[in-house]
Amino acid sequence: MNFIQDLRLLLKSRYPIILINTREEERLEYMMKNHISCLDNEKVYCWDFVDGYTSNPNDNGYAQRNPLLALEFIEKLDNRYLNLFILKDFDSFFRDVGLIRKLRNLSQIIKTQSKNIIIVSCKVNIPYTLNDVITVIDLPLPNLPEIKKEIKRLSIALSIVLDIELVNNLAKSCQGLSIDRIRKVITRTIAQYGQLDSRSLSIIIEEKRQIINQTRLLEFYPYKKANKDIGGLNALKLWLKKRSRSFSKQSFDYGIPTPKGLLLVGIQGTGKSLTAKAIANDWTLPLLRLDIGKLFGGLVGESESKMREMVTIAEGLSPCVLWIDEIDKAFSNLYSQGDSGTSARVFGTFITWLSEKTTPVFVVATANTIQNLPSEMLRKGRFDEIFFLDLPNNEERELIFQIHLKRIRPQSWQNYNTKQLSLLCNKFSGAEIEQAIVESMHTAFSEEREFSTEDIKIALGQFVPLAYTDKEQVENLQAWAASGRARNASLQ
Ligand SMILES: Nc1ncnc2c1ncn2[C@@H]1O[C@H](COP(=O)(O)OP(=O)(O)OP(=O)(O)O)[C@@H](O)[C@H]1O
Repeated sequence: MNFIQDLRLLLKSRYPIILINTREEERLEYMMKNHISCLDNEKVYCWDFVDGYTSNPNDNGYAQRNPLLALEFIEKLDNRYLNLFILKDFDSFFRDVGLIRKLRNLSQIIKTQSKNIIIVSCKVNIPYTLNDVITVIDLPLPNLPEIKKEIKRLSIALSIVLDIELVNNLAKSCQGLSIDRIRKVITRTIAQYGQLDSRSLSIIIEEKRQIINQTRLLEFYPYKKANKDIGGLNALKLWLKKRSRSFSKQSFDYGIPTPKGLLLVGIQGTGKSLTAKAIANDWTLPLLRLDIGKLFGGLVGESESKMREMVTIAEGLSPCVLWIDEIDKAFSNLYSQGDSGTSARVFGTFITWLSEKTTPVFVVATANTIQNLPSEMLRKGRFDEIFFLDLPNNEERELIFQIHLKRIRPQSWQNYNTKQLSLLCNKFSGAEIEQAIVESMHTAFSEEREFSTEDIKIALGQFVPLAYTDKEQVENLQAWAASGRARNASLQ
C-alpha cells in the first residue's frame, strides 16, 4: 500500500489523531488537499503557531499563538462535513499538561464525529500519556513518478525543453531528495549552466551526497572495490552473483521477492566491509553507510526518530545498499544497557522494518562478535542469509597476496612467490596480509630499492596476528559458526 492509501484507511477507520513524520510540510499539505480531500470530500483546515488557522477566509488568523484555542476550535466546529485539521508545530507543546489533557479528551469526542486531527512533525517524540491516542506514520520521500512530474513541471515553468531520457536520468539522480531540495538543486543547475543537461547530473549527485552526509547518520559512501578484489570467499561471491539482477524489473516480473540483506559475521579484517563495497559496485547501486552509534544519544525519543529518518532516506534512495557496520556494538546486551529501553525500542523498529520491508534496500550488516547479539536478529526471515567469514585458508591467502600485489605492481606482481608467502602466514587475516605487504614496502623504500618476496617474509615474521593475540575470541566465533548457525563464506 502507498502512503495515501494507508492514510485514507486510518482516517476511515476513525483513528482520531495521526502524527505524520516528515520535514515536507508543503508537499504533505498539497497531498491532503489534492488527494485526500478530493477523494473523500473532506474540508481541510490548517493551523500553525504564528498564523493560526489559514485555510478558510472566515477563520483566518484564528487561534494565533494559542494551541489550546486551536483545539477548542476543532471541538466546537459544526460537524456536518468531514473535517481534517492539519496542525503544524503542535508537537512543541507536548510537554504542556493542559494540552495533553485536552488532546486526550478531544480524541474521545471526535471519534464519534467526522473529524480527524493530523499533527505534522519532523521528529516523533510523543509523551507516554499520549501514546495510546496518537498513531504515527511516515511520509516517504517522493517516488520516481512524483519526481518526474515535478521535473516536468519545473521545466515547463522555466521554459526548458527536456527529452524523456534526460527526465528519467535526472529523476533517478534526485531520488532520496525532498521536493523542496529537488526544486533548489534544479534551479541551481539552471542558474549555473543556463539549461538542464547531462552536466546537471553530477551537481545533483554531489548535492545529494552532501545532504545525506549532513544527516550525520548516513554517509554516501564512495567505493571502488569489486567482487574480483576479494580473495576467496567463493560461496559468498557465488551467492551474490546469483542475486546481482534481483533488483531489476525482469526479476520482479519473474516473481522473485526483493532480497532483504545479509549479515556478515567474522573475524576482524576478513573482508566484511570489502564485501559491502563490492556488492554496491557490482550491482551498480549507491552505498549508504549507517553510523549506528550516532543513532543513540540525545534526548529521549530522539533515537527512534533518527532510526525512522534513516529508513525514510534509505527507502527514498532505493534501490540501494545500506551498510550497517559493527551492528553488534549497538545491539549487544539489549536488555541490560540501563538506557530506559531505548536500544531495545530502536532494535525493535529496525528488525520489524527489516522483516517487513518491500522496498529494494539491500542491508549488509557486519559483526565481529556474536555472543551478545539478540537472538531475534539471527532468526530465519530477518536476513536472507548469515555468512561467517573465517580466517582465509592457504589457497585464499595466496589469492589475497595476488590481488594486492597486482594492484600495487601491475607489471611485476608475478615476480613475487605468493605460494611460498601464503604458506608462511597461517591464521593471518586478509587485512594482516595487506599490512605485511605495506610494511615490506616501507622497509625497501627507506633503503631506496624495490621490495621483494624476502621483505614480505620478514614482515610476516615480525607480525603477531589477532588469531594469537585474541585467540579466545577468534576460537569462540569459529566454534559458533561450526555449530551450523551461519554459512561458511569460503566453502561451496
Ligand atoms: N578476502 C580478502 N581479499 C582481499 N583483501 C582483503 C580480504 N580480506 C581483507 N582484505 C583487505 O583488508 C582490508 C580490511 O578488510 P575489511 O575492512 O573488509 O575487513 P572487515 O572484516 O570489515 O574488518 P573489521 O571487522 O575490522 O571492520 C580490505 O580493505 C582489504 O584490503
